[in-house]
Amino acid sequence: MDEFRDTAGEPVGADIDTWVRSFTRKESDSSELPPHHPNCLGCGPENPNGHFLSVRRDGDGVIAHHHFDQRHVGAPGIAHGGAVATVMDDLFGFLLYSVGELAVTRRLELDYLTPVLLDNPYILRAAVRSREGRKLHLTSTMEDAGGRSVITATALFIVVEVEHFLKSQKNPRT
Ligand SMILES: CCCCCCCC/C=C\CCCCCCCC(=O)SCCNC(=O)CCNC(=O)[C@H](O)C(C)(C)COP(=O)(O)OP(=O)(O)OC[C@H]1O[C@@H](n2cnc3c(N)ncnc32)[C@H](O)[C@@H]1OP(=O)(O)O
Repeated sequence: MDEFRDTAGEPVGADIDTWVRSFTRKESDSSELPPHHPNCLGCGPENPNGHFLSVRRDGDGVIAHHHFDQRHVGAPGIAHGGAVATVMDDLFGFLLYSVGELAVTRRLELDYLTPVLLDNPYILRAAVRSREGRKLHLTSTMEDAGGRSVITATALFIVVEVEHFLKSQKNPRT
């Protein structure tokens, strides 16, 4: 394999390769699904600025119980819309353990139906609505403890090969 380097000129190819190849299709059970990466902004347990999203299988989809905190504030007492989008995007990323293939977000669309309040418990669910070739059409909801829908989201994920991530390392941002 070619040796890939990051923006600091350090070789990263082997790390990225190991990371991508660590993903395997997870069989259906209710156990917690593994984070995408220890430092993932959505679910990484080692990212102090992240959301620590914890996700389980739920039938054909996934489910998470989550609350936003002061780090995610937009207007006082209300979660920033971008923070909410981060969490919904990351939740979609957990469906890939069922799909069994690597994919990335091409389009993400949210309807903010009511404000998402800080320190309030929410239930998040996501599922694959349909697949056409490489296109995965995904859908999700966030409900409050009373079962009211506060967010609905849809996404288009595109299935990619391992090389997608390797190429990204080969062409660092300028
Ligand atoms: C065993 C496996 C288990 C897996 C387990 C977990 C795996 C975890 C994997 C990864 C961890 C990530 C952690 C998750 C976090 C949340 C997800 C993220 O944050 S992802 C980062 C943000 N997203 C990007 O960085 C993408 C940037 N975009 C791209 O790289 C390209 O645009 C890409 C690869 C998405 C597509 O590029 P093209 O050149 O390959 O494909 P083209 O031809 O442009 O589009 C493909 C098809 O989609 C349609 N399409 C494109 N946009 C569309 C749209 N808006 N609406 C409808 N169709 C659209 C097109 O018409 C085309 O369709 P036609 O093949 O011709 O039928």
